[in-house]
Amino acid sequence: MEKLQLWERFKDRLYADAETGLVLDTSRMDFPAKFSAELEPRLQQAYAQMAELEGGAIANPDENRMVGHYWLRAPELAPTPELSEVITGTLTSVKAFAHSVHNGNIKAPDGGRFTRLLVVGIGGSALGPQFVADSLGNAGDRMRPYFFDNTDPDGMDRVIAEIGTALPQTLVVVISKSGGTKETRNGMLEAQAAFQRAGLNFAAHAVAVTGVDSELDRAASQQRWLARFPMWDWVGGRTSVTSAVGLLPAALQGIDVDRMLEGARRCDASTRRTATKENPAALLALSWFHATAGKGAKDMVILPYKDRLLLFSRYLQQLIMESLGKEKDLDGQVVLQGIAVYGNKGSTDQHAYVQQLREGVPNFFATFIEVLKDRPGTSGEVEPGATSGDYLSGFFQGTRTALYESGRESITITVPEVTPFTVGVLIALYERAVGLYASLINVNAYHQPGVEAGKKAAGTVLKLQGEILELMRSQQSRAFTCEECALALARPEEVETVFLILRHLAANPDHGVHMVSADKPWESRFQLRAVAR
Ligand SMILES: O=P(O)(O)OC[C@H]1O[C@](O)(CO)[C@@H](O)[C@@H]1O
Repeated sequence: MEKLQLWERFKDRLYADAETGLVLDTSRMDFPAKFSAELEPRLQQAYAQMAELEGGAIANPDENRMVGHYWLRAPELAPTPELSEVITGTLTSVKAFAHSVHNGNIKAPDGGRFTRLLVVGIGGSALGPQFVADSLGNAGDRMRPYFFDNTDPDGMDRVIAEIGTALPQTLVVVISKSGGTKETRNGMLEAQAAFQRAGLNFAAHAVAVTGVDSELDRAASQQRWLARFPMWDWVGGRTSVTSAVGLLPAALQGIDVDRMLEGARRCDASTRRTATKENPAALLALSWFHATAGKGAKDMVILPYKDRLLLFSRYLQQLIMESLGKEKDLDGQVVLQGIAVYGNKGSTDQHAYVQQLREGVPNFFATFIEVLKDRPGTSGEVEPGATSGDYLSGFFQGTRTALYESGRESITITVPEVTPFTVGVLIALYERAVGLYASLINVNAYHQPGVEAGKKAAGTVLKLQGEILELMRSQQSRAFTCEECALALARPEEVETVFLILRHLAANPDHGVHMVSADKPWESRFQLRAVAR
């Protein structure tokens, strides 16, 4: 398509909203006009389903739950006054707690201010807080955030080492909606151990964000932690960043959570419109349906040309793939749905995988995120007439053109700058787009059955490890091969898992398992020796 024709399509399709500052350009998505017309009836159905969802319908039928993340920034929409009140009340208590920490009314046990924040969580209980912290963080923040977002001992050691001598001034926020996620439980126990080693009373540094009466909630209450904030079953983990999950860490860091909520609220108003051309989330969903043929035929590459938005793709991986990546649709048909999401930031990624995007397998569509403001204040020139920000914009525009010229489609989202307001807008935009797209492909966007399978499989491995150690303790003089061990446990079919468990045990001192290597790894012998604790 000639440039001037593209310019006409750019103008014809452009979505621009002064209320949210959001501009959405789908001119590089090659769907014909009739495509929108054909999809319109299904989009109208999606709008109707979304209205029911916001009205308190059981929009997550597999778990028999409502879906209420939009109420978090519009409590008046909640289906009962009680829910409105609990939403408003929690926001008030989040802000009050953060204020008390900042002004010293809530102090570290040594009498000093809390200056460090260690968030312990995983999935939606970490990704949202991490994206908000990184996109809006600055050197002068009230508290410096750190994260335990995995059950990796070395990873946690590195964080504790980074916190260093500031551990006495560290507030720990343990986040788990279910209150039972093992990685988060492990992170909490590791943090407790680190505080204990430092002679600190963990409970006097600890706050919980979790479901009322969950395992974590009960532990925090019994151990008399500093505070507990509620999560509710009608807020999913991947859509919880505008609940206390995201708001508490952000408020403690010193981020204006009211502006974040206002951005989300205003975006929600725009994505409630049933005129597709006026609804940016619908335009995204329509573009995704076109690009992926409504069945994930192409991947979604997220390319923000802004360092602050680096973690947005990781956040969107959970929001989009945990919502849309489903085996069955709402009618129980096997559909194997989803859209793969990846990306980091431009122009950096141009020196990594953009080569393949430009010339290689055309199995994706790109989403550029353009931020107009280069930096607070002014920039010096890097050459006559050009600043580094000019280059960043030039690389974005050049990559968009280069991809389109080689038949690769793209969407461009433009915001004025990265602020709490625009972060709220971007989060709300994608939450709604996922919901509308899920309606188009008839899947439940609000449950995650596949993850349970992984959790169960991990439980099986740990149980088998316990049986192996018990066997080795009962025959300490014996050195087992993995096959002998599996046979002795009457689990010959599990020999490979036994091998993987033994190899990991022998690589660490904790259980006293030693390996005598053989040429062939599976012929190595494993024996228990006394553990020097
Ligand atoms: O907040 P929780 O209950 O610890 O769950 C953490 C994450 O694990 C999941 O349940 C499964 O990945 C996510 O949906 C959730 O964000």
